[in-house]
Amino acid sequence: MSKTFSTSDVSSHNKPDSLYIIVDEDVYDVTKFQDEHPGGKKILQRVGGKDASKQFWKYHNDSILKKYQGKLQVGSLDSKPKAEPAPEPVKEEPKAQPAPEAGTASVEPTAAAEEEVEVLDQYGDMIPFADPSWYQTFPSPHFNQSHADLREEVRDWVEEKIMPYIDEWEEAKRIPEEIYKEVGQKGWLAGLMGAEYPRHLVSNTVKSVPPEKWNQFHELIITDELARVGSGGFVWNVLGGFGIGCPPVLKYGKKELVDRIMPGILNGDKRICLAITEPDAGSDVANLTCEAKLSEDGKHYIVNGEKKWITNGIWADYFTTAVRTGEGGMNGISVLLIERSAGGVETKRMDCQGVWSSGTTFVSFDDVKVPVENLIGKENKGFRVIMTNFNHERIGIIIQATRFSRVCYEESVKYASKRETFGKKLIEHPVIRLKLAEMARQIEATYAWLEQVIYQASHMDETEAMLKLGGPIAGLKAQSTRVFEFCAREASQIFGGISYTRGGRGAKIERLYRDVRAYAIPGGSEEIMLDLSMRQSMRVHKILGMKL
Ligand code: HEM
Repeated sequence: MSKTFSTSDVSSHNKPDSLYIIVDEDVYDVTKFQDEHPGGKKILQRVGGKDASKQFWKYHNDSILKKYQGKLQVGSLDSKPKAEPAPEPVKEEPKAQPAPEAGTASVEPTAAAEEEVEVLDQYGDMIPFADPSWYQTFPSPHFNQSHADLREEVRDWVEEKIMPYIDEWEEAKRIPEEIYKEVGQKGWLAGLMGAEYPRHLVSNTVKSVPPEKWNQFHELIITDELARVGSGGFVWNVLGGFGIGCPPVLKYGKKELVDRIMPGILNGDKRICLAITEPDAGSDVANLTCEAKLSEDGKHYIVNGEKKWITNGIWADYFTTAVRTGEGGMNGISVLLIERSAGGVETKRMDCQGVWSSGTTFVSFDDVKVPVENLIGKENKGFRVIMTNFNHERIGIIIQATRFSRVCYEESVKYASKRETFGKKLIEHPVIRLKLAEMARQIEATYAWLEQVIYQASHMDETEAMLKLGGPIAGLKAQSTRVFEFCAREASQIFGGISYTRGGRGAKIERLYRDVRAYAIPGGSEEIMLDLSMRQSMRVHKILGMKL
């Protein structure tokens, strides 16, 4: 692979029986590949022996190059600069600061401000608004070097292990099992509990952040960076069932149960999901009918009923399940941890519009025997367990939807900066810049509200957060999914036909467009969220002394 070629060496490989091309000063042997090239062999033969960088970047993204590099690259051009050995560390020169535009006020930061805020090195592609501003040298009170290190840890893994394969996995409607295991082994799953890092329950902790430094902004980074893949199916496959099914068990389960099952789940060996929604009870949780009756000897609950749209259900070993143990309405609901190994649990994959690789499932329980020790929280007090869990679940949805909006925006900026129409790059048309600006302003406003809510949640106990943040988080959930829907639509208009077909350059946009409803409906539909945001906030502010 390390062979060096001159351009005239390469130019002699210009026939179908020996076909080389150059992309970014690297040389690729596409002789065997030409027959399987999805864009056809003729197009490759036309650039045989030549520099095809411009044509390559017109039709592909960098994950394609990464995926095929190992297989097809045979060397590099002699003109390509050799990789330099790592330079000796040098004393940091102060960074050049952009000068203010004429006519704007420039305020020097005070000494106190300098002390409080750690400005981190720039990171990522530096496209404005395509990453949160703290990635791009803007100060933030919430993030420090440990967050930057975690960001790099997750992003490197995503770029190498996920991005190049995601289109195939989505079409196959599953993610290889070892990917989920890896997320557990890296200690990331254990960091997603909306609580202190459960060090005592895991064998490995996160490489870049010691457990005692863990906070909810680290949790934000894991979900945000995984969502850069641009696939709700992927994020839900690795975090979906776990992120909502596990916290109730950890927070309200009996110690023996937690000690027995939690290490296997957090280390990625076993899977768990949350089973609340039923064919007849979606957002209206208080009316669920799946029934659990105590056995005569008082040692077991016998569970019968159905659950629908259960993320990860087909692969789950454990089901954190809402059941009816008492009277109708919210005061007769309990939560049970149901183990598949008990028997009587049947799971069937459901075909859905979006999030294909997440394993949306129809679950039936037929006389399943559940030990009373598996009761999560108190009998008939499950509604509270479910409600406290909702804040955490919704924050997860908001993080994902907001990053998906950024992905739509980022892909659009990149595409619009390359594609030419009517003699100009797309981005040079004001009508396209207007679309990008509309996306960016909504993304940034949503992310700022998200940071605020995460900060507040991490400074309140669970009951205070349930009461005071229930309203704002519901409103923000609706905000984030509406922005996502808007960005998916606008990106699709910018990409045109190539985001209407599956695969290729528009793959992320086509997929995310299909995933929108999976964010706008579950976890509380937009309509219920907006109504709740007002009802709950009015109730809380009445207690806080609201004057009308
Ligand atoms: C290392 C060399 C190349 C590799 C590994 C490669 C790989 C691929 C792959 C995997 C696709 C499927 C679409 C996707 O998943 O994004 C594709 C599509 C395509 N490729 Fe290539 N390609 C190479 C070089 C080229 C070159 C040099 C050209 C143009 C001269 C080209 C033109 C196309 C076209 C037109 C499509 C169809 C795009 C669409 O459907 O929108 N490819 N290629």
